[in-house]
Amino acid sequence: MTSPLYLAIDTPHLDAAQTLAQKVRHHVGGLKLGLEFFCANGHHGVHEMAKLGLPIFLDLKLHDIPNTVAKAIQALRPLEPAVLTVHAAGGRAMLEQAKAAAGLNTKVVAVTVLTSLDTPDLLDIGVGGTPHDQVVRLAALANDAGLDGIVCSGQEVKAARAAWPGGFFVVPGVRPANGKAGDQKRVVTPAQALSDGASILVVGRPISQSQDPDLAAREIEATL
Ligand SMILES: O=c1ccn([C@@H]2O[C@H](COP(=O)(O)O)[C@@H](O)[C@H]2O)c(=O)[nH]1
Repeated sequence: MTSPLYLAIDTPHLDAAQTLAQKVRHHVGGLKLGLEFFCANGHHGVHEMAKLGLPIFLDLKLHDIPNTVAKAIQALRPLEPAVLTVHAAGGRAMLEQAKAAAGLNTKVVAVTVLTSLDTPDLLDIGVGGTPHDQVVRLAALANDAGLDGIVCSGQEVKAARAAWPGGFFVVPGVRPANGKAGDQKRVVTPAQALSDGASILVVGRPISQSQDPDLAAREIEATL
């Protein structure tokens, strides 16, 4: 069975990204390439990482007017990512056009509330209520707009899955028990996120910053 664990590769260095991915490739189901990697390495870097034979998740969190996002996604189509992110806060028209612009084999998922934010952070940006309320609201919008799923924390995935049983739920901000949260504010363990309905789990630093990334990935895999 394919592992639900996706490794977040957050480095601007292609050689470091390749070395890390090589070490853990048998214990992860895919590679998530983020802004840091993409800004430094572009399409060439993605092609190089795809040579490892794992699905590529392009986490660019696109957020702009509908036309600009659609054109950006058209420009990304040759990369054939398995998963691509946009921000749900871009609104219905942007989400609809994002999905329409993507290739048929690309799941377009909407970031709801970043896992680094809590209730006071939301208030700072003019959003009243809890992250849970906002995730449920934006998940309904993403579903309505025809997206494949959402990105949310493990604290909301159960409610989101209940409201959208066929959705694809990406859960970052997962930490092994006693793992360092770092800048993540809404964390759960990988096993909890999976049993609550996550489709895939995104893990970065607990693996990439470990002395032995392969062992760290295997230990997480063993808890699932
Ligand atoms: O809400 C979100 C959306 C995306 N991310 C990304 O996931 C990884 C998490 O890395 P860790 O080192 O395991 O914290 C990172 O690439 C983020 O950009 C997220 O954390 N939260």
